[in-house]
Amino acid sequence: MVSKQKWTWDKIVLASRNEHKLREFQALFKRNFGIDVRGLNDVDGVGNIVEDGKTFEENAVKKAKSVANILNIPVVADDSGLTVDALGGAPGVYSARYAGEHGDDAANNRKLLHEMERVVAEERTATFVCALALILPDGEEIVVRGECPGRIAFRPRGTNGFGYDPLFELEGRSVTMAELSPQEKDQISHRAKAMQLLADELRRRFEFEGDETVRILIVSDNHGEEKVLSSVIRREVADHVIHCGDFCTDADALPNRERMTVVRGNCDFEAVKEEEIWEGGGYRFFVTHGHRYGIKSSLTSLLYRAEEVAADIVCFGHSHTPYCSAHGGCLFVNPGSVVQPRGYTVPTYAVLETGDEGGVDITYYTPGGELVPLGGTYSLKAKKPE
Ligand SMILES: O=c1nc[nH]c2c1ncn2[C@H]1C[C@H](O)[C@@H](COP(=O)(O)OP(=O)(O)OP(=O)(O)O)O1
Ligand SMILES: [Mg+2]
Repeated sequence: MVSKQKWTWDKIVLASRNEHKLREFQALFKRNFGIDVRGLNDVDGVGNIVEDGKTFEENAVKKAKSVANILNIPVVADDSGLTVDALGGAPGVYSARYAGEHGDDAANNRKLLHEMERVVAEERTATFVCALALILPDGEEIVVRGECPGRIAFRPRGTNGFGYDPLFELEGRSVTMAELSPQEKDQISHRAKAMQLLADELRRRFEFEGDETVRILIVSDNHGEEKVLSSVIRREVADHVIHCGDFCTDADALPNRERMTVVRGNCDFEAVKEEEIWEGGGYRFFVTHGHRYGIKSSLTSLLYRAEEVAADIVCFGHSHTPYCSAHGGCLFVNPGSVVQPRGYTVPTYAVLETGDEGGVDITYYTPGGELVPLGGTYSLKAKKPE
């Protein structure tokens, strides 16, 4: 791995006076990095910043730079808004002052409803956009954008959130953004998506405190669905990926190949080994698809094999059924299939994190990133013989 720069700041500044945004960022940065976020109300000497950019990105960079110029810590800025298809993208970068006065949410919502009066349901599609710009003290810039699709409701509903939230119905759902709990908004909003991209980029460049833990993504049985595999790998930004076979694409086309241990499944015909041993995070992983051990009827053969190769953790697939259990101090993990679940309701993958004191955490997710109530914490080192 390329050696990364250490992240040395325990707080950053959000170049914004919008307390709603600040609260959302505080939650998002705490969750991702354990870093505090201060708003402009805690910083002296920043005047009014004129948002005259033509794009969200331009405005975000401008806001971040005006504050970064006077501070020696990282500064992030958010420029966001609503684009409505039936209105040719309006209010867009003018979202905050749509009805004239800056930041009058009620007036903005009234005007939006008025402009949409004659627009039928099918044509009320809209997108929330959030551009984030982060400026580091050495002047480096990171700019990302997150979007959230939806449609404009016929009347406001819900009291959470801010801005246009009460008029924004989520795509494929019957609730408005203002009807979500803050926690749920922080999972799916345009801001959350932009934040995720920013976090990914920061993790690529920096090593964060507490990052000594090793994160391993375990996936299996994507059966030719390259895009699902790539998107899961992209989101997890793991230190290593273990693929338990039945990828069913060219082996050359496997993403992240330089940090992946992959084995051949019964549906694969590529020049990839049927079993692999990989050592990482202080553990010895045995990776196999599982069909040769008859895992659909019993784990007995695989248990013997695990002992033979002195594995701490066995990763296998084949059955498409998620499974996670320790046997004799060895952990057996089947991440399930990321595309076709069997014996379980949703497609899944697993993330393994090594913790303190010799424990590992296994967490299951759907390919869309939602938590699945499987897995748990297992202490392996304690049970391991000398
Ligand atoms: O999650 C959101 N839910 C609902 N509405 C939202 C959201 N995110 C942005 N919006 C709307 C509010 C405002 O009308 C405009 C942001 O304008 P924008 O200039 O970026 O923010 P702002 O002036 O309130 O604060 P500041 O520039 O100091 O960060 O888009
Ligand atoms: Mg503004």
